[in-house]
Amino acid sequence: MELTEREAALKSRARAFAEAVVAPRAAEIDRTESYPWDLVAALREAGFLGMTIPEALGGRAASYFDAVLVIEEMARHCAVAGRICVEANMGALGAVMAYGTEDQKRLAADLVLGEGDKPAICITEPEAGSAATEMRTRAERRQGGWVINGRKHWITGGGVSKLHLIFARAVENGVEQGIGGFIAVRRGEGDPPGLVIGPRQHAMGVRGIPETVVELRDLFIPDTMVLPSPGGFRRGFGALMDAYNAQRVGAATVALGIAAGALDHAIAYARRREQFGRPIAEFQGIQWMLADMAVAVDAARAMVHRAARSRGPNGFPDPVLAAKAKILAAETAVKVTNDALQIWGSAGYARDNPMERMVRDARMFTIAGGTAQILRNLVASDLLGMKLPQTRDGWLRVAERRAAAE
Ligand SMILES: CC(C)(COP(=O)(O)OP(=O)(O)OC[C@H]1O[C@@H](n2cnc3c(N)ncnc32)[C@H](O)[C@@H]1OP(=O)(O)O)[C@@H](O)C(=O)NCCC(=O)NCCSC(=O)CCS(=O)O
Ligand SMILES: Cc1cc2nc3c(=O)[nH]c(=O)nc-3n(C[C@H](O)[C@H](O)[C@H](O)COP(=O)(O)OP(=O)(O)OC[C@H]3O[C@@H](n4cnc5c(N)ncnc54)[C@H](O)[C@@H]3O)c2cc1C
Repeated sequence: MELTEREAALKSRARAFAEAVVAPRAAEIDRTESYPWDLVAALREAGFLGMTIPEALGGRAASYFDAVLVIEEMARHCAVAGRICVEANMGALGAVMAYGTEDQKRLAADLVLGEGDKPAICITEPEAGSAATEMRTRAERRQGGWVINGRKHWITGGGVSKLHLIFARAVENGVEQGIGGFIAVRRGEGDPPGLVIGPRQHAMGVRGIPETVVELRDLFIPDTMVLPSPGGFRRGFGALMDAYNAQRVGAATVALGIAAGALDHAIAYARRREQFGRPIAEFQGIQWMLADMAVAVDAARAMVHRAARSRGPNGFPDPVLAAKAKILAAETAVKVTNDALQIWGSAGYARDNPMERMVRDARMFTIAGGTAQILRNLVASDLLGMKLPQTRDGWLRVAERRAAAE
């Protein structure tokens, strides 16, 4: 897909920034496992955080496609920088920009554009991963707001993010209303009371962003901080997932960037490494590996671009295209980074080599943001034109509903 002149200019500005500012920091961020506040400041200064925020709120009104162009360039060198750009342009931020009140949008815009915040999206729980709709976190109606109790885990940015979009079951007078999004802004330990950052979950890759448990202990959310998604709580989860499709495209782009970066390293090494008195690039076994890697990366990029440019029924990227893009990009990243490491031989296996980091970084994308299996369910459901319930009694309930309708 051709880029317009403006898009090509944005991509090359992002590339120059990534080469000069991001690449030199990547290894150190991984080694120290610490959140790169210096990079956050530089990314914010360069206008790459909050670029999708409307101009009226201080952003650039950039499209998700624009964001994708930037994210790939960052992730080519550093997956952490790529993921920060995803969460500061998509995910929770996208949901607030689409559904939020004017005050909520202003708050989110000020946090991201002014403070370089990377919002956190709090969906997953220890007993509700793929089966996210089985979450147990409850928001109980109280005077003037809601009180949330529950435990989330694997929350990206736990302890560094300020804005938290918390998914919880809304319960009023003991009756469940559906799943909603509740906004909390963390200013530090104990602020607000009840938003407790739990233990860090030490991860295999993308180590510069903390993944943590987030405990919600009688966290009070005023009515003004409930995200008023269309359809109310009854359609709350679906509406939040509509917005979440953008983050799936973002995650696919980080995977794509890692794969593209690994391919660059593999080509460079194949040209300079000599064995048997000749560059290893002269061996057909290596040439065909490189060719297959390039085919896979180009295919993933085409799919990611198609998804990023798409518009589903509710204005966000199309759910099926987002799922297809993430499946392909994530699996491509796993394969291509491993093949790139293979081309580097023992040097690639060394810890002070970027290949080892890229293999680890690539691994998360078939898991986080909807596993490759769950996303295949979504694609299959679309192909077959059937809802595909995954619970044991799911088909029975479908049959009962059909019988009742006849
Ligand atoms: C959706 C699932 C949780 C399966 O659960 P259910 O079988 O109970 O749900 P469904 O009936 O299929 O869906 C409920 C509701 O949501 C709508 N929906 C579902 N998926 C989408 C979508 N992609 N886009 C738009 N709408 C969607 C569906 O139509 C229903 O709507 P109505 O109620 O009928 O109106 C499960 O399939 C699933 O997706 N699990 C993965 C959970 C997940 O992605 N978690 C991500 C956590 S955040 C994260 O990992 C961040 C990492 S990174 O930075 O990316
Ligand atoms: C690095 C990282 C960052 C993350 N960041 C966040 C975040 O910021 N916010 C957040 O809310 N969550 C986050 N998550 C959590 C992530 O969304 C979940 O890990 C993911 O949804 C899968 O849930 P699970 O790990 O509990 O796996 P499970 O759901 O327990 O799945 C285990 C295995 O069973 C398979 N499986 C499950 N159900 C089915 C089915 N119906 N059909 C076929 N196979 C199935 C899965 O594909 C998987 O292979 C993150 C995870 C990681 C690893």
